[in-house]
Amino acid sequence: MKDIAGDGCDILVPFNERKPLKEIERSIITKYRKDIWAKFIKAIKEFQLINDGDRIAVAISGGKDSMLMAKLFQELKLHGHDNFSLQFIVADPGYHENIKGLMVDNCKYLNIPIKVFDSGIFRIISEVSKDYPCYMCAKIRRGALYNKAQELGCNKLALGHHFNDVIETTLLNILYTGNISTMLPKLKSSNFDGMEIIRPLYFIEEKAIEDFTQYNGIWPLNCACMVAAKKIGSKRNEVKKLIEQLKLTFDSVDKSIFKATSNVNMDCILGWQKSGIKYSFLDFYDEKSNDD
Ligand SMILES: Nc1ncnc2c1ncn2[C@@H]1O[C@H](COP(=O)(O)OP(=O)(O)OP(=O)(O)O)[C@@H](O)[C@H]1O
Repeated sequence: MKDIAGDGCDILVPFNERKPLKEIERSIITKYRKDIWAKFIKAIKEFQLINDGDRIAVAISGGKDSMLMAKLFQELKLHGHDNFSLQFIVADPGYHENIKGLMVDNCKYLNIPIKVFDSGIFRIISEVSKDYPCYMCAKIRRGALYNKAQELGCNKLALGHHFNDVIETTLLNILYTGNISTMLPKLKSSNFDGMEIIRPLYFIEEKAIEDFTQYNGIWPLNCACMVAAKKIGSKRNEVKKLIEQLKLTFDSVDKSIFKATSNVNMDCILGWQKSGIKYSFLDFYDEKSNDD
């Protein structure tokens, strides 16, 4: 248990002094209008992430992504269409006390009224597996978050995955799992009736979030555990580095990976699955002729 919680982690020390809350909030719709605010609004509109009367549970880890997401939702209520309600939930996995303290302080300063609940994830994961696989932790956490959201009467669970998480997932699936699939901007739960996941940071690049966090002098949680602290291996970290390397010679490689999953040419695919059923191009081979 202590192993996976680690001894705390390196804090992401900002170069700038922490700005007053009002300035931080204002920077979202001024300095970061193009790279953050407009992309948040684009995802909400394009993917129809919010409907009238939605009760949204915003999942907060205390990291830079989910804290920004909380502020974006609050700004949307102020400057946009106020047709939804918000709850901010934190699943305490068994955080090291220093980490938890930092998270609580940050949320207080940023006026994010969090509800922290004990999820016991580190204890469970230490019992079932010695190599702490991230996917297992994420799965247990997802269940705990859905449960809490439902208990609070919410119908949506907002997660802070961003553009880079999306392309890393796409590449991970190709390189390690041998399938082509990505992280979707919204998803209906198969286990929690009537619940949906939404990912409003879908178009926002991680470097914009890092810049926002640094500029405003926010000290986010850098990691929750040893895996996130990069003290033990993670395929996601490897793929992140690979994309960074590829970008050195082809600057738009990230945008191309992102675009590829909304631009699949079904006439040039060997096989695919839909709703659990497998198809082959041969199933449709005699239907029509195609030029090469
Ligand atoms: N302990 C937690 N409690 C509540 N929500 C969480 C927790 N851990 C993760 N999440 C949610 O899942 C999202 C993705 O989690 P992940 O561990 O990949 O974090 P991340 O990419 O480092 O993001 P962040 O900077 O928000 O921590 C987070 O942005 C957040 O919305």
